[in-house]
Amino acid sequence: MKDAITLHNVNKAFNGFALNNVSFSVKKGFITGFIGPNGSGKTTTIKLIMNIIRQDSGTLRLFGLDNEEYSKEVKQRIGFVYAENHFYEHLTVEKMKQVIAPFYTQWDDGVFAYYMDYFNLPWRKKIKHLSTGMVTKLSLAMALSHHAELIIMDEPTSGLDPIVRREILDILSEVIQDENKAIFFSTHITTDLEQIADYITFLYNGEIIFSDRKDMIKEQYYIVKGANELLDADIRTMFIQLRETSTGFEGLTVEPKKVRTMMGDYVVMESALLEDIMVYTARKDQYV
Ligand SMILES: Nc1ncnc2c1ncn2[C@@H]1O[C@H](COP(=O)(O)OP(=O)(O)OP(=O)(O)O)[C@@H](O)[C@H]1O
Repeated sequence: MKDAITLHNVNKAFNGFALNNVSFSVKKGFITGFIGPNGSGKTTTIKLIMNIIRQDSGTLRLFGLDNEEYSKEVKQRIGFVYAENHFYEHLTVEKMKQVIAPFYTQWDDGVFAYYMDYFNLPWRKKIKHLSTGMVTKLSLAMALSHHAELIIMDEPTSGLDPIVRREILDILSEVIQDENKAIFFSTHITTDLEQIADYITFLYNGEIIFSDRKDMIKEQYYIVKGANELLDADIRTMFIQLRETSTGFEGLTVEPKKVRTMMGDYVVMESALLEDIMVYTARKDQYV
């Protein structure tokens, strides 16, 4: 079983929002980035995976096991990192560890001490006196201390300075060297994913736009820039979305070869950033 997470045609409706036939998988041995604009359903998807809420229909498996039927067993194998503080504020870090450790059969005090040291975290400080970065690091240290095979993180790097963010990304890159582990990581900071993700899952308006290897996406999505005069009706059909200004156009295409054949050296083409893909996809919807 190579998949840590498998969703197949998962649906979940709230009043005014729905996840619609969501299918994707998260592979062992890789970091999968989970992106999408605000309100696209990322947290809802993560809550479904964590069995905090239930899907209306569809199947959701963790390590090949049904997430409802084997809920207890799979929770032992997952390390969950939240953006916000979910610890008891009045406890010290040490006391908090003593509360959490017994929940996990594979808890390892040695590993926890290693990460406390690595992240330079204070054992005796109360949780309420920790900075945002310290709370995130503590949350990650806890997640890594019970030999979790799957690390799930909901916007872990939001609100962190570049130095702490880099520390967290470095640890994730180190953790994923173990090819039995998987990391699934939602974020708005797409530059973090440009650096460390192997796979990208893009959710938009409750639907999966793509879930693929980052290098495949990079080969497929291109930003094209050129003069407005080049745009005629045929050329326009090759773009997902175009932005035209008095100085020229910029557009997103998934047909880079065709664009090159038809427009030759009159245009500049570069592999799209994840942010470009998100922004252009959202813009397209605004204009239809
Ligand atoms: N319990 C709920 N009841 C009703 N609507 C909900 C509930 N939970 C989430 N929603 C709605 O579902 C939609 C998706 O929310 P969700 O938090 O999953 O998005 P997100 O992609 O994580 O957004 P963000 O990037 O802003 O965190 C939103 O419109 C939200 O208001």
